[in-house]
Amino acid sequence: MQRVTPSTVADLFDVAGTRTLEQVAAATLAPHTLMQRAGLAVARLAMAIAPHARTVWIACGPGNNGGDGLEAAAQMKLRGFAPIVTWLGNPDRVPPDARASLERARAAGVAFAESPPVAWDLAIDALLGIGASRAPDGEMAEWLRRMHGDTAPVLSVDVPSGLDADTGRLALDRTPPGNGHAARFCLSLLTLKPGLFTAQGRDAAGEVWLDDLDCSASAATPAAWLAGAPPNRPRLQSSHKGSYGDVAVIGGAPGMAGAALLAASAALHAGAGRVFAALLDGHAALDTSQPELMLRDPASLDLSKMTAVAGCGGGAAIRALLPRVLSTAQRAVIDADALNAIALDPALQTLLEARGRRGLPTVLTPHPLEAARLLDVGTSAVQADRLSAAQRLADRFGSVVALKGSGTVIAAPGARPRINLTGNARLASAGTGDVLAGMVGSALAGGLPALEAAQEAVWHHGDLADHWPATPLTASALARGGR
Ligand SMILES: NC(=O)C1=CN([C@@H]2O[C@H](COP(=O)(O)OP(=O)(O)OC[C@H]3O[C@@H](n4cnc5c(N)ncnc54)[C@H](O)[C@@H]3O)[C@@H](O)[C@H]2O)[C@@H](O)CC1
Ligand SMILES: Nc1ncnc2c1ncn2[C@@H]1O[C@H](COP(=O)(O)OP(=O)(O)O)[C@@H](O)[C@H]1O
Ligand SMILES: [K+]
Repeated sequence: MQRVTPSTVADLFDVAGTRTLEQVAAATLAPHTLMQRAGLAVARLAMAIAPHARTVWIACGPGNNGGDGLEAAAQMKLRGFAPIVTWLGNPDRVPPDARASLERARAAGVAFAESPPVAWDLAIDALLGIGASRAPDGEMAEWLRRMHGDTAPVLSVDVPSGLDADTGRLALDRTPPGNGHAARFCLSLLTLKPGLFTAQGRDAAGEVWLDDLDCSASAATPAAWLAGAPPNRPRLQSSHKGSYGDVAVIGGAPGMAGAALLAASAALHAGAGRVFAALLDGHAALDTSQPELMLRDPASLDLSKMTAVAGCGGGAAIRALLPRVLSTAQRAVIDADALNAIALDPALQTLLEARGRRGLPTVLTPHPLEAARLLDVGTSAVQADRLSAAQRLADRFGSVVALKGSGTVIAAPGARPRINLTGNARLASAGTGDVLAGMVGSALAGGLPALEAAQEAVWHHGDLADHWPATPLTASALARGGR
């Protein structure tokens, strides 16, 4: 059993891939073996989470996810715990593996109840797994609300019930009205699923563990992966500022100079050799706290040897500069208003596509609304399947895409998408996206390929937030690397 952390490197399998692996494994094993392994793993993690639990409520659903819960109940009972099972199954329609576990739970003397206990020290959600076919309702929804509204920890078996394992979309009526005090754990079985790590998945799952049930994952193709921490990149003693490239931040229309200066500051502190701030507001004052930044007229820059970071605070004015950026920048990060301008203008879309065909490294850093505009869909459609939205954008524009938000998805043409696990809701504050754009620009300017540049910058950006001291997180301090 393995705990997943932001540094974990692991393949993610969607429901179809997981089903394939389950069938391949089951074909070589004695009947019910997988469920017995799954139930034992659940029991072990449950006992580790709440070693002194007096009451353990195990809510079991009608299928094999419920079977895992029944098996865990039997295992816990045999080890001196007192699980109380509420089971929504029908004895006439229970699948064979779950039936075997039902019988083992009964034989072990597990207590079955019609309704949840009045209080519990640990709740185990074994209601629905990867077989969920609709949103939980009725008694099942009510039980989920109760367990998530309580202060006792919740352990979800395989996936939190009602969470789409492929996309991280949570069925609406499962959202608990609770006070949010419950610590959440999820033991993913056989495989890790992408939905645990993006969209609403991270909140729903909490701390994720994997038990592969001693099965190989070689018979299926992963849908995505967790790329873990980037390597250390020590600087050569003989390097000089030219080794780390030039970044030109083009943005900061009147009233929005701050966004461009944040990106420029972030690029500087992330290690770019030289950083030029090409502000669209010709009257913006020099940032005297950052004398290393060089102010330039955007028109004066030769972008053919530079990394352009375009769009931060760009307003409508960025549009006029984009043809030059897209056609001439050696490397480019396209953010914020530059993305909005491209979404509105087919000619700019053509130029961006052409950049991709020419193999010029380009990273797009949309948040979900910007991605929705580029794809001409609503934000909810993007959030409903973040992996596919990021991949579609990457394929369409021949660019690397970092679709921001909880569980940032990084996609590139012809590559399997990655999900980044650093970062937290402290980043939900104005300007942190500008900082990310500057960090990506610095990584590109230092010579990393676009995919690595995006992934490493996203990782570091989130990692800074994860190790932030007990002071408010501001974008300007984030740009300075937390200093
Ligand atoms: N078969 C096995 O040996 C193994 C099964 N595993 C477990 O089995 C799970 C998959 O089992 P299933 O395919 O039976 O699927 P689930 O147990 O996830 O759910 C399917 C059952 O729930 C019903 N259902 C679906 N949505 C519902 C809703 N909203 N409200 C009420 N009922 C609903 C279905 O009609 C069906 O009876 C995995 O997630 C995992 O927990 C793992 O233990 C691996 C081994
Ligand atoms: N809840 C969250 N969990 C993890 N990262 C988050 C969360 N909310 C925001 N972020 C990150 O913060 C940054 C915000 O970017 P963006 O939406 O462009 O903000 P802004 O336009 O204010 O700079 C992105 O990197 C995003 O991934
Ligand atoms: K579950």
